[in-house]
Amino acid sequence: MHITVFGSGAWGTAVATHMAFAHHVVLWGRDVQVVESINHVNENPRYLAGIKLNLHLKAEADFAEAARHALQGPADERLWVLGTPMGALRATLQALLNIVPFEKWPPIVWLCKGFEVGTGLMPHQVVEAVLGKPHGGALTGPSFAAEVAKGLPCALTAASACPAHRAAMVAAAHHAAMRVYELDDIVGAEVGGAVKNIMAVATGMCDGMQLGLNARAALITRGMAEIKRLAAALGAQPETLNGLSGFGDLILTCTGDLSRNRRVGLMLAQGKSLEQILQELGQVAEGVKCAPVVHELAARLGVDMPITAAVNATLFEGISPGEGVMRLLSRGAKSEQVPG
Ligand SMILES: NC(=O)C1=CN([C@@H]2O[C@H](COP(=O)(O)OP(=O)(O)OC[C@H]3O[C@@H](n4cnc5c(N)ncnc54)[C@H](O)[C@@H]3O)[C@@H](O)[C@H]2O)C=CC1
Ligand SMILES: O=C(CO)COP(=O)(O)O
Repeated sequence: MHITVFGSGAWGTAVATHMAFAHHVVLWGRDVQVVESINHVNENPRYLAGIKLNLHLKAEADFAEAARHALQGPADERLWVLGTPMGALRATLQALLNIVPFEKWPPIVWLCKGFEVGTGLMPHQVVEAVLGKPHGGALTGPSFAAEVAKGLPCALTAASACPAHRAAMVAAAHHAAMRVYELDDIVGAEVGGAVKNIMAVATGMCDGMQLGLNARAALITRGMAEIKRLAAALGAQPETLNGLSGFGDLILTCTGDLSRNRRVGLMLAQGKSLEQILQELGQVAEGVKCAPVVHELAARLGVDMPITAAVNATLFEGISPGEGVMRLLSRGAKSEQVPG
């Protein structure tokens, strides 16, 4: 296949280096130093320092030139992978539309996890809003970029309502140490991928405050209940949340110290300000952007999401992590029903 990956952050670079083992891949990055470093020393020092990338991976700073690379392949062997954060999805789609008319587009895959700030839309809804019709799908699931870039095993979900686009994602990514499972429930896959980031912030706070392993297990389990309630309200298939994009990514991100979202929670527990934390992190933590959007969406849909509310209040309403915990513990008793 001929594949262009847009976005040379941690995850775009990791996916590109993996795909380059089986396909002709060009990685577009707006940071010229990163592009030169990938081309000259096979490294992305800004986002994946110390990891040697695939020698066949080519980086490109010219957006239109990079986009055209994928269009050079046979018609049914082309793919665009959108590897920028949620906040850049709409602009990236628009930039592509400005240079290639939609009739000539290959299937697309997006890697971002979140809800759009301002609209509350899921990624596939942003795509539909920009293009006027559904197109492509999400490659999602438990996958720390650094591990994928090193070629360690992982299993992902290729979620799309379109069988041909699911097949394109599998053809692009199912090789070497990566297994890719098809899924037709894009809503379930995207809700799981977005809301687990908020739960990872919560679990980071819990662990940072040394509240114990019991508290962590309770938080993750009740976090899953929240995710399932929101997913059901948005029309997901409940069983999707038991899979890689739900349960799998929730476990990984809540417990793995490679998670930027978990690290946000750990640093909040140390009493650092959000500004200081984001500066230290130097990479995207989608849970921070997503928490107020999901909090508002839950209120609008009448979905009870107390952990999300506590995380949001800790991030943006000036309460301490300890007060957030007290808010959760002081709620009245209720039954343990979990959808699906
Ligand atoms: N890092 C990981 O392990 C994984 C990340 N993801 C998701 O992938 C998405 C991207 O994450 P990362 O690559 O880790 O973030 P990152 O912080 O490592 O890199 C973000 C990249 O996007 C670029 N960017 C930001 N705004 C842009 C814009 N307006 N136009 C063009 N480029 C822009 C930045 O220059 C940078 O290269 C996020 O939604 C994240 O949740 C999903 C799975 C794994
Ligand atoms: O989505 C991820 C793993 O699947 C990455 O999580 P973080 O963004 O918290 O690092």
